[in-house]
Amino acid sequence: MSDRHITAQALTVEAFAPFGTVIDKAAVDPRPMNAGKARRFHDLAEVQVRGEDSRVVIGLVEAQAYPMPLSLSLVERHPLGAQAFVPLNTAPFLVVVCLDEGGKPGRPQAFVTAPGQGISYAIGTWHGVLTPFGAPQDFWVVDRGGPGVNLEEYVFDAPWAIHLPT
Ligand SMILES: NC(=O)N[C@@H](O)C(=O)O
Ligand code: NI
Repeated sequence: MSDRHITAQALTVEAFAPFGTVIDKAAVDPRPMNAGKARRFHDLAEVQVRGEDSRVVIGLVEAQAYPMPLSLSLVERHPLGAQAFVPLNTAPFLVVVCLDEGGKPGRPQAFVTAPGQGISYAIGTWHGVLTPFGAPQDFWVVDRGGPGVNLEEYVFDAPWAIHLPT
């Protein structure tokens, strides 16, 4: 494939570690709670926030599906807080991230989640916007609320074509 074509890989904890956290209950041993009537998969991810009057907020996103291969022209980052997305169903979704190279995003890296997995971008991680494919998908979003500018966008000189794994 040409240099502007990228094939997504299966999401792994190790590969995603430079960018944030994979949210997956399989990563922890559950703790019993409520006299054994429930069990808790504790501390799956941390949502760090920065800045005066910062709050951690929970929202719900109803996201439309994107055609594949994805034409990626823009990535963004949140300098004041992490951002976590957890799907309300078990459909996979596409996650695109970039290392920072002198204040600009480097070559995108793409991952496809396993059923039920979510992700949390670490503070300041370059990422594509939330990208379901195949069908609309709803997500919980946990990120930073409060004053200040928490969004920086970068438009690439040319689009990248992000392909699902074959
Ligand atoms: N804007 C917003 O809440 N979502 C984006 O940050 C995104 O990562 O999709
Ligand atoms: Ni974001």
